[in-house]
Amino acid sequence: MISFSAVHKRYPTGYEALRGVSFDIDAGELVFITGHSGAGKTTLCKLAAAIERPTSGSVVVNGQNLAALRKSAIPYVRRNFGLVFQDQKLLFDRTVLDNVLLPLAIVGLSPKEAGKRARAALDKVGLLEREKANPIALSGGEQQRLAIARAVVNRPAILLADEPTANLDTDSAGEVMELFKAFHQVGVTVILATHDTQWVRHLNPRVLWVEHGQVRAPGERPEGQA
Ligand SMILES: Nc1ncnc2c1ncn2[C@@H]1O[C@H](COP(=O)(O)OP(=O)(O)OP(=O)(O)O)[C@@H](O)[C@H]1O
Repeated sequence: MISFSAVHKRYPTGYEALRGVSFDIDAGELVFITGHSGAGKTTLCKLAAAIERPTSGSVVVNGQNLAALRKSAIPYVRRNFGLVFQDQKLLFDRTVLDNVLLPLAIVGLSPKEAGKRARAALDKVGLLEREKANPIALSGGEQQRLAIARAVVNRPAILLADEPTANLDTDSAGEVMELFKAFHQVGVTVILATHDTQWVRHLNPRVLWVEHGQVRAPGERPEGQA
């Protein structure tokens, strides 16, 4: 489903954030991308979702090589993904429901069908009763669950989240992790970049450990590092 092969990413500053990364993720997997700050986790997520392009090597998603993709084809590749990224802010001048309706506007559903789908997504994340609220009135954990509802409302095959539990207390982080687990259990491919290795034992994901721009093979991770 996702295949990185000898991927290098050098930013315009000259910094090489990924240095020869190769791995495959199959449909239906639950994968944690972990590693220290600055290791390259976010860069890896951005390459998978065609937000950044590799400097060399190939990134293949559902049979399409993103490195060779025309710009005009990128929105179609993105439809495979529900993204929960820190720079994708909620709209605080709209209601909770409006935030989830927004991604549906581009797929041309009738208002009735869109409303039904958006409410179903809010129900899944436990926020249906808050549909008329302004997101500013939600707790940090609820805001993150709203971001997840917005990410899944188009029923993506892949849910890709970058540090989804950053800034959350343990209880809220647990609720968010439970949601990812639930989406994985219904067949969604779930990929999380996270420092939060305490959830590894709980969710039992496959772990890709990123270190200095390289993915370590299982067992290569130095003991005691998180
Ligand atoms: N747009 C950019 N231009 C230049 N350098 C960048 C850019 N984005 C990231 N980097 C650098 O690439 C390296 C990897 O960054 P990345 O954000 O992928 O790491 P990370 O593992 O996600 O870190 P964190 O856990 O702190 O978010 C860092 O040294 C970072 O400063």
